[in-house]
Amino acid sequence: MSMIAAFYGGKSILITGATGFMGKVLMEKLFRTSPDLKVIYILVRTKAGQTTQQRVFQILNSKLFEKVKEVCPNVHEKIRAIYADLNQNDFAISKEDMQELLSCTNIIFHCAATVRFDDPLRHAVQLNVTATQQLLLMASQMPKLEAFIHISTAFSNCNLKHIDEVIYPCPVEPKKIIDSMEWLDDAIIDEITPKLIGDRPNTYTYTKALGEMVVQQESGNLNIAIIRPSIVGATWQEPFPGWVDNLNGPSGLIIAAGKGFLRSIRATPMAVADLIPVDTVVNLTLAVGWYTAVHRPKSTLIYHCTSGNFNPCNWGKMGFQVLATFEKVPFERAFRRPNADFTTNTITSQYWNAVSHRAPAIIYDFYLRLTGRKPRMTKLMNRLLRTVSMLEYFVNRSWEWSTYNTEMLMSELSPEDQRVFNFDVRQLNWLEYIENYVLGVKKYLLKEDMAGIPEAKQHLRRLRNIHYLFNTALFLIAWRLLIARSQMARNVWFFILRMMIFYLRR
Ligand SMILES: CCCCCCCCCCCCCCCCCCCCCC(=O)SCCNC(=O)CCNC(=O)[C@H](O)C(C)(C)COP(=O)(O)OP(=O)(O)OC[C@H]1O[C@@H](n2cnc3c(N)ncnc32)[C@H](O)[C@@H]1OP(=O)(O)O
Ligand SMILES: NC(=O)C1=CN([C@@H]2O[C@H](COP(=O)(O)OP(=O)(O)OC[C@H]3O[C@@H](n4cnc5c(N)ncnc54)[C@H](OP(=O)(O)O)[C@@H]3O)[C@@H](O)[C@H]2O)C=CC1
Repeated sequence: MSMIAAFYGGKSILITGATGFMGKVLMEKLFRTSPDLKVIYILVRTKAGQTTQQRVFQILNSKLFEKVKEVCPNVHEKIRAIYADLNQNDFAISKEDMQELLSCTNIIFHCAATVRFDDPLRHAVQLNVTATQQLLLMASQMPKLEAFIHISTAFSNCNLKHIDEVIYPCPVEPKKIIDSMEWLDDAIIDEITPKLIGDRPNTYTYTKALGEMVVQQESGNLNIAIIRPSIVGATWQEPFPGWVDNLNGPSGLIIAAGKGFLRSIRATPMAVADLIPVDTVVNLTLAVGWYTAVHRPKSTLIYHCTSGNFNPCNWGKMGFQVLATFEKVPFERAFRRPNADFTTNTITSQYWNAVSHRAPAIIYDFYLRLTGRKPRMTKLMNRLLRTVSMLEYFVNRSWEWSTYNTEMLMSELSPEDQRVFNFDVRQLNWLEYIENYVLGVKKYLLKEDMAGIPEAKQHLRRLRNIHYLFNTALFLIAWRLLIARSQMARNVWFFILRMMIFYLRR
């Protein structure tokens, strides 16, 4: 019997960010392994014209929850969606709902965040810092609370090369930052943002670091733990391999490369690709929830959920396997044949951006205009290049994260728990994982049918022929121009022709 699964039985659990990538997998696993849990409260806002109930309905009816419905048929009754907006005071939660949350909650998993790299500082602070502070205040009023688990990121201190399981202070206190956001206007905030974030690459990593400081400062008597995952990718094993539902991290770039838009990226092939499957993060999170509540460590423990020091894979190997998988399972209606490459040099990278990205987009837009359609490729390409430039920081560096706490926790688990809540990435086979990841992107993100693979392959063959034809035409034009101007070029040309005729006659 799994001790962790048994621990969550009968519990009332509060999850923020349950509609997000990680939140959904966390809910799924909880319901599947502890179907006898009492209730999961989720804080949900309305979005894209959908009510909170409609959003929950959509999640429960997705492929991800198919197994849950077999194990826990009354899952609908066990989810309590509470309308909340983490940008508002008291999260805009009604009095009755707040009362219920305060009096019943046993465990909190705080996953909500803005993960956009380019969010204005004010918004990133509101969600990643102020909302965390408010949630801690709520937690301090919960008499039955056993553990508060905060999800941070392994990159909150990406300005360092070696990162320990400790909270590193930021030069300006989070309280001062929160206060200043109240009276500074947007223009001034934009001006001081680069100075505040210092040697971090974006507002996301900076505000996640501030969020950790808030957790440390406001922890009071709470029983808290922080989890720092690295780059979270598709599921490894559970509930099935390859599930992914958003474009963050590598997923968007896999699509861009598979559709032939992305042909080159400035990345260091030997740098460690510290990817971690989302189900591994969720297993560790649930194990940490159990450990924190049952063993009540004296201080706030931080757990690095990373792969690099256990089972490293580099970007070169990952890129190679992604491309190899495109050969077997190509994406439909590709713009060009997938053939992406890594370059480490900024000048080469700019050259490829001009030749392999911008030029084909301009040519295609010209063709669209000629055929009376609206040009769109240049805009799309500019967006893609902007995204790539934001991710470049993370694919040109390697970090070392110490993992004493994570290893300690692994050794505390019973063999059954080590199996059910497996977070040992030493067992991960990267080649198999990446292949399933690409397949998952095709199935769950692009919603492409496997039956369309022969047609996709046929389309790629057509693209290859067009490519050869285009190159041959280009070569002939260039050569013709050269021949017209140089006697030497003419001599070489006739020599080659004579040789060809000679060999053909033999
Ligand atoms: C041999 C070569 C082989 C090559 C093979 C190639 C593949 C193999 C290896 C590749 C190396 C991987 C490196 C990963 C490193 C990750 C490091 C993460 C580290 C930190 C981890 C964390 O701790 S935290 C989670 C990460 N946090 C994000 O990762 C958010 C990023 N993101 C944004 O910060 C915003 O997204 C940003 C970008 C501002 C745009 O902002 P924006 O306003 O221009 O665009 P929007 O987001 O509004 O989206 C507008 C339209 O772009 C679509 N789209 C959005 N993202 C997209 C995306 N990534 N790729 C494509 N398309 C995307 C979207 O679907 C919309 O499409 P539509 O318009 O049709 O609806
Ligand atoms: N994905 C990754 O690679 C990594 C993620 N992390 C951390 O993991 C956690 C989860 O990330 P992930 O699931 O990928 O992120 P997602 O962007 O998929 O999910 C974010 C969640 O936060 C919710 N949220 C955002 N703003 C509000 C708001 N104002 N009110 C209520 N809810 C809100 C979103 O709700 P809605 O659906 O309404 O938008 C969504 O449920 C985050 O803390 C992130 O920092 C750490 C390392 C890597």
